[in-house]
Amino acid sequence: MTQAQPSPQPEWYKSAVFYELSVRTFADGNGDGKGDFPGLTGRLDYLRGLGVDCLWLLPWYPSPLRDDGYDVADYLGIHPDLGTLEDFKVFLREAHARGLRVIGDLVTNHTSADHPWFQAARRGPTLPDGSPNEYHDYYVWSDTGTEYADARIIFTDTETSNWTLDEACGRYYWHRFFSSQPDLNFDNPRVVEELIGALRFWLDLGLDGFRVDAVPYLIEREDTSCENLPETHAILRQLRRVVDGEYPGRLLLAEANQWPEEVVEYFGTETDPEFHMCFNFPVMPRLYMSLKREDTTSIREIMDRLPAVPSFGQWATFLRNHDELTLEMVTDDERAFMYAAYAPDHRMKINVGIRRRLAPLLDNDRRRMELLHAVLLALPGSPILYYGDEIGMGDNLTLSDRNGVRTPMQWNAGTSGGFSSAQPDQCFYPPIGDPVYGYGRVNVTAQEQDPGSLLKWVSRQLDLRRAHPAFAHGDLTFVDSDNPALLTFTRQHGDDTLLVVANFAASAQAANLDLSAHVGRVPITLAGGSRFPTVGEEPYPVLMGKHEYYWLKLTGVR
Ligand SMILES: OC[C@H]1O[C@H](O[C@H]2O[C@H](CO)[C@@H](O)[C@H](O)[C@H]2O)[C@H](O)[C@@H](O)[C@@H]1O
Ligand SMILES: [Ca+2]
Repeated sequence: MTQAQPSPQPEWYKSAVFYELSVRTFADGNGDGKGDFPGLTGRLDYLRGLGVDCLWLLPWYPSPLRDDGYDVADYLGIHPDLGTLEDFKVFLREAHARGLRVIGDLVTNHTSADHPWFQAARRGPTLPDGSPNEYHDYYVWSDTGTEYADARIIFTDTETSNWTLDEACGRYYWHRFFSSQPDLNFDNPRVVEELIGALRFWLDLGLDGFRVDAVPYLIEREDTSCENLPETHAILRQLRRVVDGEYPGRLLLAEANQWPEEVVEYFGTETDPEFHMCFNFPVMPRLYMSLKREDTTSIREIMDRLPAVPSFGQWATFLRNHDELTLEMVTDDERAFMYAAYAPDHRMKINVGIRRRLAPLLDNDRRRMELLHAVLLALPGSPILYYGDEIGMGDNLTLSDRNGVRTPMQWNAGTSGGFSSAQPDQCFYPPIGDPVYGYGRVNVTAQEQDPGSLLKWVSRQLDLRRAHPAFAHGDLTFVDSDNPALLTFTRQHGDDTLLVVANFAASAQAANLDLSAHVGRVPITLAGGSRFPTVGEEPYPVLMGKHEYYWLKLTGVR
């Protein structure tokens, strides 16, 4: 194998396509029914062939798994089911050898209640010998459990309060998520140092960065929502200074599920930076909403509402991830619409969102899957694909919490879909076996052999995206038209202008586009090179089939 080390460019993340996966459910190397690092290492050629640039691995740390690993019991270890630290090092070396970068998931806000810090903290502020218990102050405690009453509850289906009484300690501890995840006390500088120590540990091993989990919630203050506080930003800037000073070229990606005006603050400023990337949460539900409404106005409005970001900044865009399709960043009316449109079965709802995968959300409709991918890959931001969506995997509503969208990767039609040599009922989650989405029908091997498959289509789109840097770096300009079912925009980078036209309606649509800024230019399809009529002074007429899209290059004089 050629040694294709990742590109040395410091802003590599601006043109990267990311791929999110869980080691536990991707590939099992030792046949125990649980995915592991050796299994993942064995599938790196697939990921390289698909055409992604950076893997984002869900939490791999030792954990009691009460929140799929977001309940960390040791920041410096590997969960024994997933392999050893040596297995991790081999995996990272092999990924880098294939030109793939890897980021981890740093769960900053909280630990597992099983973490030794919390177990020590429960002994109270003072130890039996009268000395202070330094670990007590690693967490946020109260004698009454009444403080910070303005903070919302995030896991609304399971939690009734952000405080839980710890019987051993006789005090209440603060938790923004499950009660099994006590929040760390970021007013304690030792806690900040511990997290920075964890960051250094993995970056010293060569990791390319972190997605940083749940960053808005680090600090609590009375009479506030306890989200996005200035003191929280100050701590995050401290993390960034460590990365820039000691690990230039590594990435910090913020998971801040917030409105545009708040999320943009997580980039920091040119001179006092925070994150290189932030997820664009608000645009995601509007992609789905626009399909059902056959009206793309909300996409344009939310994109127009995104403030400018510092020169180093880049958005992260996505269609689905390991959580529910979150509906926190929509209005109450929009949320009601989304539930009615996409969650007809009550089991599909969880907390403030919908726990379904991409293909079932879109009725397994190939045209809609292509349309949303085509828009995702063309909008500003670095796209993040969720494992299995490239082959159209389904979900399992009988699994609890968000685990229905976390079933094993489907590699072939053999035992347990090629995920494991163990039988399906011995796997961590059972592989999907139903006739529509099951591994007998939906799997990598079958799609690799079919030039018309979704997998092959996704891979070709990634090739096209890579061949046209305007997708990664271009300025966005929406094109006016007389038909809101069409989302039309240009991406301009240097002399290159790309034109994207996407029909969100389930019927053929005609529209006239205002391309007056491009008179004299000839649109040419990126795939196939077909020439369209030259843009003239008059509105540019287009006819679009249902859920059809075009990726075009505007060539010729301006
Ligand atoms: O570690 C706790 C949780 O942190 C992330 O949560 C995010 O997802 C939530 C929905 O599941 C969302 O409501 C919240 O705003 C986010 O911070 C992580 O992605 C979760 O898997 C995890 O449970
Ligand atoms: Ca295993």
